[in-house]
Amino acid sequence: MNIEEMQARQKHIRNFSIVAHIDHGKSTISDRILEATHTVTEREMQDQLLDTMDLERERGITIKMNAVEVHYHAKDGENYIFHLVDTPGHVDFSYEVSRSLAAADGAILVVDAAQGVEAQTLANVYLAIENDLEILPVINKIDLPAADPEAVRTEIEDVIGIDASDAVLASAKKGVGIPELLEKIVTDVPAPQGDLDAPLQALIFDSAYDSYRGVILTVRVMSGVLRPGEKIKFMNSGAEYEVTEVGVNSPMPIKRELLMAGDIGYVAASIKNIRDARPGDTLTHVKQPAMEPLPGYQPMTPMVYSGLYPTDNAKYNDLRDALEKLQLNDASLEFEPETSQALGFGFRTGFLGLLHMDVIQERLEREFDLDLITTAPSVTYHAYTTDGEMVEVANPSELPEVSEIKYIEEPFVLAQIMVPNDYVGAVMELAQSKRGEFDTMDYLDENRVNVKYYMPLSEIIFDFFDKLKSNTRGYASLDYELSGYRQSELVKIDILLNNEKVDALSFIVHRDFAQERSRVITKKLKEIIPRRNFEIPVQAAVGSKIVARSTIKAYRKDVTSRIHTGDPDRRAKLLDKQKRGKKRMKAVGTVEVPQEAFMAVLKSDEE
Ligand SMILES: Nc1nc2c(ncn2[C@@H]2O[C@H](COP(=O)(O)OP(=O)(O)OP(=O)(O)O)[C@@H](O)[C@H]2O)c(=O)[nH]1
Repeated sequence: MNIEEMQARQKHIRNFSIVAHIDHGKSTISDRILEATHTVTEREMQDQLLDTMDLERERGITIKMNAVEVHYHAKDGENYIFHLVDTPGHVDFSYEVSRSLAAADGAILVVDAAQGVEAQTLANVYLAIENDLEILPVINKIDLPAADPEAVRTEIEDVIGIDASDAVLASAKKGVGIPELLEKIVTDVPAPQGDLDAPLQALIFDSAYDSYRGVILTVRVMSGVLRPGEKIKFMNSGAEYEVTEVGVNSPMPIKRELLMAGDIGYVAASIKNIRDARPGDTLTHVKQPAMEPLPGYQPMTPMVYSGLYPTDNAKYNDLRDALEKLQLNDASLEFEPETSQALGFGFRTGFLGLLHMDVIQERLEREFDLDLITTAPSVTYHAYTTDGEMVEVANPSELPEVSEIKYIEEPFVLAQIMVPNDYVGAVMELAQSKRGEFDTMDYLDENRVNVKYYMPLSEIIFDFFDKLKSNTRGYASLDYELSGYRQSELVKIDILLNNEKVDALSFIVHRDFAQERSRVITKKLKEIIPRRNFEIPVQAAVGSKIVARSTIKAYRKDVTSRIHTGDPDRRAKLLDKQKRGKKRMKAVGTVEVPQEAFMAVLKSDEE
């Protein structure tokens, strides 16, 4: 391709992302775009094609963003190249959203015609506006009986403050509005700028480890041209490699002769060292390098931490390797080694939320074949000691002795809850019971309000979201951002099994809730921990004072003898069940503690 051809091609590129509240239909719209542009044949088409992880398909959610090249023959007779970046909608994955937005020039904003603007609609569209993206509103699911596109149009204008007079009315399910949307992408999303003659600057916005080809980078080229065979340099890490292959995903990888300014594609360079290739870094040429790297990304602060331990201690190094590989694919993941008396060697790992934690744990187990014990999630507390120091405590068992603590601070968030009028009372009652402090309440329209509360992050993690959903019959949506640290009356609860303190079960809680949660957890542990042939006391203690207690009774009968009799099928099943159960157990002293026990802290009484 010569320079004129490249310039002409650049004018025909459209890079856009799709943002929405969870379940408003982003992935379905992406699928329809792939279909309408014949990027995939009907035979290849499966629902939610871009959700490539098994986990995403099973749960019906998008976890990772995906960048795909699509070719579109427009009404003006020209052929256009679309780079579509699908993004997740859940609050835990907003980091992925902001990374993909930095690579795009426009954003399709999908709003459900029956539900209207929800908490993450706002959060995500503001990220797009901050990135100076052209916003194309799409009102989706107009086929639903409860759809009210006109009301939603007004809401988009009033609440978000963007023009929605020519919003596309769509039903991704039925394919309605898709041709119109494709034309609008051509006319409304600006073609990428970016000097083809300038030194190479390519923003790495995602990467993944491939055991044959090494690290595969997903990049947005901002300036210059990149070809196989060229020597490249990572501007922040300083590492140098030779490019072996460039290409695009469409959605299967297709090799290309080059990637040029404006392109979104992949780069392979036999990169074996994972640490060399972090998302947010800038690629340039070794010869004629760019003057400086692109701004990259703000580092993400994890919201919660938990301990990850292999059930088999010999798998410690495997777990570290797996975490390093996952980190490539998920820059928001943080970990460092820690040890527990009860669990041995493992890692304190930082997550953006509980869903994120769940997903990482499941990916480690499936993709890397590991069996793990995960300890209960905890926020990071700030303990101010009597000798004037501040200790960051992400692992409750590491809280300094009470006598050494002057005071403790915990993270608070500003929570935004959108809810129909009828449930405002229920929301306020709930927020207050979780130590929330009222901030503001604004009307979204005559039927819905946006209530804001300052809340302790630990309460949000505990059960706030579940309670919010059940107390509002699923109508409330929630978004939150860290607002800072506040002093609170907090205490550490230790759990003793058979009179032995189990460090991995300690948790920190507000003094007012200490008694109740101690009672609940001792009761839950009694149900979860398997009986032995001796009695096991389960105690909760604040310092040396026992505040709650239950007892796991001893069993008499030898249940395993049943396995040796009966029909072989049943016996095999029983053995298998036992084996699977065993995997996720950890012997703590004389007591076998199953994985579930470590999460018992998260349970409230009714469950
Ligand atoms: N009735 C109707 N249902 C739709 C339409 N578009 C999507 N859906 C359904 O809405 C649900 C959510 O759609 P998705 O495309 O997975 O939503 P998403 O926004 O990508 O969700 P996440 O990936 O989890 O953020 C699915 O059950 C879809 O089948 C539509 O136009 N009409």
